[in-house]
Amino acid sequence: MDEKPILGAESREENLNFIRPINIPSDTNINNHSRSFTCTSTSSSSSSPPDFLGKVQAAFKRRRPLGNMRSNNIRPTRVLLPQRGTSKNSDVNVTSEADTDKTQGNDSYLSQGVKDYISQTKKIGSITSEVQEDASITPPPDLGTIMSTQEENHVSFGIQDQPRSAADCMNNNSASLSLYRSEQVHQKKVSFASGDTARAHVHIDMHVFCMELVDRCPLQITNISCGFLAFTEMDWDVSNQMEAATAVSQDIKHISSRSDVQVAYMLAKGTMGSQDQVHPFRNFLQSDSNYNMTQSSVVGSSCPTTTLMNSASAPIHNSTTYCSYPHQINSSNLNVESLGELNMNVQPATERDKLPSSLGSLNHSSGLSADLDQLEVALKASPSFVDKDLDVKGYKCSKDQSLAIPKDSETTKDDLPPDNKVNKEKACVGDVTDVQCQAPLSKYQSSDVKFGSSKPEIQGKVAKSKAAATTRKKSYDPEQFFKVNGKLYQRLGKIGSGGSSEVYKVISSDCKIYALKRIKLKGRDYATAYGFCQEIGYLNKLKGKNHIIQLIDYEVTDKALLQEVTQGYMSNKDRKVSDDGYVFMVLEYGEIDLAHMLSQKWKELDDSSSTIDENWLRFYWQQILLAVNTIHEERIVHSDLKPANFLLVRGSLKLIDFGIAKAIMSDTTNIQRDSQVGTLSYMSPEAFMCNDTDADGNIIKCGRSSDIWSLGCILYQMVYGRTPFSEYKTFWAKYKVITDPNHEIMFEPVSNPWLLDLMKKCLCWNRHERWRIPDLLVHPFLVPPITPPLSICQDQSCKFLKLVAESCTSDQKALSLCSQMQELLLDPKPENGCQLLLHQMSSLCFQLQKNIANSEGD
Ligand SMILES: Nc1ncnc2c1ncn2[C@@H]1O[C@H](COP(=O)(O)OP(=O)(O)OP(=O)(O)O)[C@@H](O)[C@H]1O
Repeated sequence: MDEKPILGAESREENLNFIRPINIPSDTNINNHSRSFTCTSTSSSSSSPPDFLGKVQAAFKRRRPLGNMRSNNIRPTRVLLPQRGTSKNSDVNVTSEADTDKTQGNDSYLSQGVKDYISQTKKIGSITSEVQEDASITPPPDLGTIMSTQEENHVSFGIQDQPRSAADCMNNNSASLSLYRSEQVHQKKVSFASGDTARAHVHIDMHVFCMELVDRCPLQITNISCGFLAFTEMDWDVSNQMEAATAVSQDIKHISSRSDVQVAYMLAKGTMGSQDQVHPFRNFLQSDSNYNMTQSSVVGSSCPTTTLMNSASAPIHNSTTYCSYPHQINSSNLNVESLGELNMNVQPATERDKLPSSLGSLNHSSGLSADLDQLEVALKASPSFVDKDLDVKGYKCSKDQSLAIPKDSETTKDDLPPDNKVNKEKACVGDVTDVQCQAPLSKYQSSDVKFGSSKPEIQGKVAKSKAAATTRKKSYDPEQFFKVNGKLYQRLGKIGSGGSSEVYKVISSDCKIYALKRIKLKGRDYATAYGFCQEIGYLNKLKGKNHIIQLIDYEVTDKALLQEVTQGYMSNKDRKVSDDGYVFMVLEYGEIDLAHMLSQKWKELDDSSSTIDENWLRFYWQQILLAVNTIHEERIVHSDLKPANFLLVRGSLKLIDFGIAKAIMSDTTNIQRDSQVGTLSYMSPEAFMCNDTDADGNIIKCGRSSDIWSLGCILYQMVYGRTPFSEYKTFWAKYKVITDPNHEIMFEPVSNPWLLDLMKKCLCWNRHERWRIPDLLVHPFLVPPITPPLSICQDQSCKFLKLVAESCTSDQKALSLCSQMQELLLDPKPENGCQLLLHQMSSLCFQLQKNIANSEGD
């Protein structure tokens, strides 16, 4: 529907991932979802999450001393966690029933519902039975660790340097979940502390944490919640604890107030699966706040290396899970050249996908949505994931991959604890300066290793790996976020694209929705790039104007170019923009454009076989005129007016896309163009013939009147549902007919003659005859002449008849006619023979006129 400007823009894309209402698909078995985020058991009686949440919340509400519930209530929950010695031989750490029972003594503060829940979970077959043989995967020894590796976009099974209490964590504003498992410091083996009760308790811990979070960070909650909604609605899989926790903490509130199954679904949805986006999102949400996440435990002191459990080249949407593994870094096998082999460990896609999501679930076991079934599946699928002794032999370290300490993160080498430094240095053997070991994922994965990879394959993998490493080195995922002047905007979907630009729907850290236009400048010379940047200038000039889309922020990444744009002149036209040159424009977001509105309107009209509503037409036509009037008053010619460039923002149409707009020099009314520009169907004859000479030898120029022609085409399309030259399909056919002064545009009849007149006033071939906007704004179609009400007409007519009757008092016939006329005026009825009466009256008047003339002559 949307036609592109001939300069190469493409039409609006329909792939926008609008935030969807959170509907539970009809075919969705909520119980299944529930299963995924409760400690599912074969027992059907387990509490559904909303139930459970309600109970937990109720429990905590009841137990919570006013003002300060945390210190009393959080701590007991921690002891419920599997206690593991920090001994070196703690390979297997399974929470025993005895442990569980012991801990239950501390459950006194829990409601019966929670206890029920816990007891139900006991019945669940422990997945650890499969795990115990080798070792067990430790759920994040310190969830703070997991969260604090935010710049990595990974969930790291790191180990916290310093045990931290919940209070410490909170006081540090780390908001981390390091209230868990601080006792696991120095844990060397990857072990999975499990036991269903433990899991259940971890759930409970999570809720407590959530409540804690709500209490401690009340100001953050709105944002976090909003962000989380965005998360879930964007199909984000939130599996990280922090996000889950914060979101859950808020959503617990929602649940309590709304008892809304959808919320539960949202939570389930939001807390399953991929974790990659989570870290950046936390940063993102907090980027504008003072709520700084402490980057405390990127790598634990005793666990200098973060071992990549998943391929670095895994798709962004897959979680990449790190597992702290101290001794691996000491492997002498650091072989940068064999980087390609890193990816030999990549699991087959399905398995790879399973693993992270399971790990997500694993982490969720500490959160609301532990998906133990999923975990179990994953563990089965990747048995060696739980290898107690992940063999690093044969696995190589990437030169480019960081030691889970992104360069541009706030954590510098100097910030690291001494152990970290040491270990990092250890890692930097030879010319390897920034090393991350990739550990074998699993035996399963190992079996997939193709040792005979060809060189191109390896190179490809190296490139991918490098790209992934680059991504990780940024503190945000560039696939998911845009950074404009240091502010992060999370991508929600693509709205449209042009020849060189792409427009995305984004959400800012303060949860506002914007459109972000990204213009790629790579490879362009400065002259062209400068042209692109001019749109910024126009939008700046039009700031605060009602009918113009507002520019919120912008960034030109090529600073030399920006300087030239700012200065307003170009010193070096031939210079090429740097490779990563972009223009970012953060714009007010428009809900729908006029093109889409029109197509919807016409669909409705076609369905109902009615005609366009004139008032609808008037309203939007006036808005269009006001928008264009604004720029014309600012001496700007848009040159690409078309329905797609008018966006509906909070009920008003606003003009966008000043990409080819031109300023009118102060000494002229026209603009100078190097080439034809615009979108064919809306281009004026002079735009087609721009810079040609006319019959008088004058150079044909464009000006405001060219925009008026375009407006005429838009109005025509609003009235008839198609543009005036739509039947001419090719460029040349259009060119021929539009530039022909003798071509007559077809106007089908319309009920309001003023409407016809209006279209003709805009579509005059001769640009000098076209009306200007101030005139169009008062055209009778928009401002219809006022006809006096019938009563006034009747009054006047009666007075007139009285005068006539007085003039012919001696003529009985005339007097009778006057009285009949008066009756007709007061009660007009066609069956009263009004035609005949009118005729007789007209004759009488004629006769009276003659008499008057005669008497005057006498
Ligand atoms: N602020 C915005 N809010 C919502 N959507 C927008 C916004 N800006 C642009 N778009 C959408 O993106 C599309 C392309 O944007 P824009 O017109 O600015 O880019 P372009 O590259 O000049 O494309 P073209 O010239 O083909 O229209 C628009 O048609 C519109 O649908």
